[in-house]
Amino acid sequence: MASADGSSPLTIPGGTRQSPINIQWRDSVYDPFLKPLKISYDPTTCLHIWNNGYSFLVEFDDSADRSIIVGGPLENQYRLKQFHFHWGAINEWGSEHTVDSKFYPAELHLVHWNAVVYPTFEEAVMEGNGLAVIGVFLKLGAHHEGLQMLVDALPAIKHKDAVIEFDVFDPSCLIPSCPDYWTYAGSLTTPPLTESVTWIIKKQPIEVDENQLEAFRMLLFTSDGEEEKRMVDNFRPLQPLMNRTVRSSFQ
Ligand SMILES: NS(=O)(=O)c1ccc2o/c(=N\O)[nH]c2c1
Ligand SMILES: [Zn+2]
Repeated sequence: MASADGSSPLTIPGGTRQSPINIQWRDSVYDPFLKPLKISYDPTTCLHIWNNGYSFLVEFDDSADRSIIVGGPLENQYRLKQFHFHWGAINEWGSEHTVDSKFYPAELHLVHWNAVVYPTFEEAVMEGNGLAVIGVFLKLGAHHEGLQMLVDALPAIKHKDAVIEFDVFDPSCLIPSCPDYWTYAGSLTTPPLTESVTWIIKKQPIEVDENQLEAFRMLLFTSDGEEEKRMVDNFRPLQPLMNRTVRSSFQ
């Protein structure tokens, strides 16, 4: 649906740092001052897994600095709040970011907020340095043991607003061992689309198998009792790079 000026409602009027973007490898600039990203998650901060009608997310207790990231391009430490995924109806597409215009079948987002500077996540969402999201590409390949724990929970949250308790989970198992990443200043990729995200996109994908991707695709956008709509293609279209440089932590 386009508005009078032909823009789609999913563009922020006046937006200059929207996400996702295509990462053109050869245009990224190596920054030797980028530090390694330090990730310290406490698996017992895991609370529940739920279907929010757009994706499925695993939420964490972010009332203290127990699951945090620090370093990389970040000035402060950021607290883990939730992680979720974006995926396609088929393996040819599904990720939000692309690398040299290549889509991956899915993309993981680990969402953190700057609790050093802002009192709540809601306030951090509105600020340029409020959020830090780690993006991890999923590619078709070997079975992923750590992901299987999430996949086993999906039938119980098939419908929008379904939630189940999820006691212990360490999301570090979903992050590739290779330290290399790209980073750029961007936005949320779903409403409110605010330009508050320092994106940290891992260069190395994780491998998952076909059954695991199919499990994502059996989730529903719709609530129990409504006409079923499969939860697929929940990724935002690519946004213009405009006046931004993507930096790499590697040469
Ligand atoms: N998809 S995304 O950019 O990682 C992302 C992360 C956290 C978010 O919170 C949101 N509303 O409160 N949208 C949203 C998108
Ligand atoms: Zn996301």
